[in-house]
Amino acid sequence: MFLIIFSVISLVIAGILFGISQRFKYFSKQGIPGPKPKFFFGHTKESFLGKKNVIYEIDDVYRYSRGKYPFVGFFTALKPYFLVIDPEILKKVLITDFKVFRNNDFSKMVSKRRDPILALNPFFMVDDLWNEKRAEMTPAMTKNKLKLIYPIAIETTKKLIDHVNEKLTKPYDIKELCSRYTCDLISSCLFNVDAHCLTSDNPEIYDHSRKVMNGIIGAFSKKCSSQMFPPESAAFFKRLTIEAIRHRNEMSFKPDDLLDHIIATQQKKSFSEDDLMSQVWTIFMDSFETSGLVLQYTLYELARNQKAQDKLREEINANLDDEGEHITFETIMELEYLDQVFHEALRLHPPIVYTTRVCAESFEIDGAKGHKYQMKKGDVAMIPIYSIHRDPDHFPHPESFEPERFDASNGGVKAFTDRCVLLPFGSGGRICVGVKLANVIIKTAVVEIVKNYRISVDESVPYHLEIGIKEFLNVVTSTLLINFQRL
Ligand code: HEM
Repeated sequence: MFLIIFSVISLVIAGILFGISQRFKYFSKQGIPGPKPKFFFGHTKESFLGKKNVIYEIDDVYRYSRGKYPFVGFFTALKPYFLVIDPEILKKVLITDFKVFRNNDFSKMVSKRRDPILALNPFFMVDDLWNEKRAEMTPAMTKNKLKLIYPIAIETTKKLIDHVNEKLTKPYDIKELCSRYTCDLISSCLFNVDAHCLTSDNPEIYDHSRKVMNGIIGAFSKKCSSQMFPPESAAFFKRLTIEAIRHRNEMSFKPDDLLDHIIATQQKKSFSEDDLMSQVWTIFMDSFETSGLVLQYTLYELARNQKAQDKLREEINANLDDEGEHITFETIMELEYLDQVFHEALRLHPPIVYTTRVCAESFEIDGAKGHKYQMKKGDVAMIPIYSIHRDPDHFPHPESFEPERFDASNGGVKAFTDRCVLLPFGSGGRICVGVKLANVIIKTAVVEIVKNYRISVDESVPYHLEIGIKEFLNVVTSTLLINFQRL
């Protein structure tokens, strides 16, 4: 009996080991190049063992392969990815052959049953339902609606300045500062309330937002579909939304803003409660964390690079309105150097470090030396945004902060996004819905801070920043302490 059990167990184990070894031949069997994967771990042993963030292992393989291959085979544990390196292939996957590659593979991370609200965020959706949700959201981002956000952003920056003024005596953690600012601003726009993130120590909205973000980060780092949205936070945001809508319906003058768009879509499409909450929460969540991070890194880079800070201050001061106080919405969106600074910070610190696209049908892909390969239905292309942004072939001296690289004489920012080497917002049919909103949120705060303070990095902050081991977004381990000197 013992011998039978032992033989069965041995056979099962041998079968599993054989299955794993076959799995790792997925690319080599097709002659697709790439560094040899380690048994069981693939190319992500260190992140699997909790020693570093997965992006550094993706980056190692990217560096090994760049200049040699247009794409390589890459395994995160047992899952195979086509790691794309050549911008021409990126362009095909993201833009020209979008029909074949319209889905990403993040949808599997969210359970519709456990997180119905998150599952309706276009980022986590696929196929026609994704198309429908995205089409509902896009009209919320028109120039007129964004223009209405600008005065709210200016009001919020006043609170930001008051908040900083109280803390002038010692260096300040800008991560906290920036996410409190974005939380306050978006709460005013969506819920028509003062969230008191910049005026109170423990504001309720901020606490619930952090709880949800921690749930999402936790689920992504464990790479499993666990519940992300704590029920008490879901209930809190539902109450807030219902109250905002009730209040708006009572108003005689209804501004053509984000909330108005959400109410109009709800009425037109007879939204369920989950649909309504998902619209609100998509805008809230996608703005809150990513924009907070980019604002933080833009300020950090300006604090490290005094010449760039001076040059930006000169541009700002030269474009103030007649009262010498603010810059108009139209002007702020056209400030060239501000835009270069913004994109250079996004290049060095993209909040989303990679994205993916799932191949929907057999697709021919060009390899090195004229070889052609076939991607199959279900194969996944990985777009390593972080690595592309630090590739010296695309960006000379990639580690240094040089906004001038986006100067009009080099074709401006557009030349780099067109070549698919600058992808902080992704590209093609799935490009970030909130690009313009992010511009308003971040640029307004950068202008007010640079106008009012000289900022410098505290000497306790290390020069090299490390993304946290378990982070899904680009969140570094160091506390970014900044000195603010009133001008
Ligand atoms: C600086 C801030 C932001 C950055 C860097 C950023 C970046 C990105 C990236 C890289 C993607 C994936 C694109 C792809 O796979 O090609 C994305 C998707 C998305 N973003 Fe943003 N984002 C930002 C702010 C926002 C804001 C403010 C909103 C608010 C509406 C937003 C809403 C979305 C949505 C809905 C998607 C999913 C698009 C789709 O799959 O169709 N983002 N974002």
